[in-house]
Amino acid sequence: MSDRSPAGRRPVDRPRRAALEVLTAVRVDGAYANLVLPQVLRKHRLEGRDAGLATELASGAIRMHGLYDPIIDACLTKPRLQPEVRDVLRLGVHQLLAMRVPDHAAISTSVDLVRATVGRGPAGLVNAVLRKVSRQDRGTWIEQVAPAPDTDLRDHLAVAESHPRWVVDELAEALGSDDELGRLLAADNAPPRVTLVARPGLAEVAELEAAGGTRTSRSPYGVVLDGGDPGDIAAVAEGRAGVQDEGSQLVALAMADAPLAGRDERWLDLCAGPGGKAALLASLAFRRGATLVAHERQPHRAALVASAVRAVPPEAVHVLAGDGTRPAWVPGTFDRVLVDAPCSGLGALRRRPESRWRRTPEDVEVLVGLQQVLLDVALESVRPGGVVVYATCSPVLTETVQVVEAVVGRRDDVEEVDRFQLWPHRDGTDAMFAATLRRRALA
Ligand SMILES: C[S@@+](CC[C@H](N)C(=O)[O-])C[C@H]1O[C@@H](n2cnc3c(N)ncnc32)[C@H](O)[C@@H]1O
Repeated sequence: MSDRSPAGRRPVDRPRRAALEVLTAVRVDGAYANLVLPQVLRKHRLEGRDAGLATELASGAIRMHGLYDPIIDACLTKPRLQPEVRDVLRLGVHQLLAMRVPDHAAISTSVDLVRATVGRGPAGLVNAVLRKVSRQDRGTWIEQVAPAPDTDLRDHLAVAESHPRWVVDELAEALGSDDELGRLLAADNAPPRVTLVARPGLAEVAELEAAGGTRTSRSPYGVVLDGGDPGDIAAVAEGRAGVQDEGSQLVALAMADAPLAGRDERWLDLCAGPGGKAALLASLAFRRGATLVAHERQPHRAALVASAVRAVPPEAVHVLAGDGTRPAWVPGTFDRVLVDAPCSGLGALRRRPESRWRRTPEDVEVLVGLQQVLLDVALESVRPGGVVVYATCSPVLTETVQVVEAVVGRRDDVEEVDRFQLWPHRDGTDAMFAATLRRRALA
């Protein structure tokens, strides 16, 4: 499992080379790690344990560089460092402080890697820095490079748990206190286990359990996979089941199961791409004799929705590409509406290693305006007496309760009937928010 290094004598192993390619694509091309990883793994023909190693190296080094960079900087004698060399060092520090790689292996493979990819020049520096890092454990390094927790807990956690400080503040405000903040941020740094959904009427939960999984505690359709590639499971390959966080299943169920008086035939998923919730809703709609319109602004994401719902009988689901701020249907058309709004995604940091470093407070400001418009459109789209679920994969208050309160506050025909906020450290799910609103029936 190794390539000859052109500039050095020793071979470079392919998982580490692959991990470095992911870091480079994320840093230089603005790639998303979860999209580029499968391509790089295929290119290097990595499977099984080697694919797992490359994934852990790349994800861990990207996610944790808020801690690793101050450690690297504390070991430098000159402040300047080429970005390519820093990437190799981040991978090395992750192996030394977060993985069970022996020190000598972490150091020598990093030296080989920098020789093969950057050149011989920085090999000595990589060796010296990683030797210094290896002399202390992670806890001692955190004490050395992070502000003391009793001076400012949030400053401390921003470094120790590697989150931008503004994100720490937003998450703390959403939690309502700093008591659980450390546990939440640590949960953001643990890769989530793969959760499947058995789409009702198309697959049985028992079928997924038989593939090696355990039922989820809250969604009746969820199974946590013990290991392996979900694509190898027939029900997943055929679209009768899918990969879906339990929190997302609970959001879809909040929409499908909200008590409703009167007609219950027309359902709308206003922002459906890539289609995870739409597929669960469409299978439920089919069983109940209803029809789902799965609506999405971006045509290529609408195509992903069509693929996600491919196992649902076509009479139960229509995929529609369009802008939800300019609806193509008359007001009051639907009985149930889900608006799973475009959001900062700060509730799904476990899945997207680079996203905490990409998002800015300004992004949130821009999104809030769109979220309010989409919620208003959803409320206009539902008949009097119908229900709307507003959801985000963000717990940030300006995107969640404040959107709901702003929109409900300027209307006299809507009441909020339910609300929940899930958390990775409490619920084992992404930090999904959902509020169920009912449009008052006409007097
Ligand atoms: C959070 S994602 C939805 C996730 C989806 N419900 C699922 O479970 O797979 C938000 C989606 O809204 C779409 N979107 C953004 N602006 C929109 C608009 N004006 N109208 C409709 N969809 C929009 C985005 O392209 C994105 O696919």
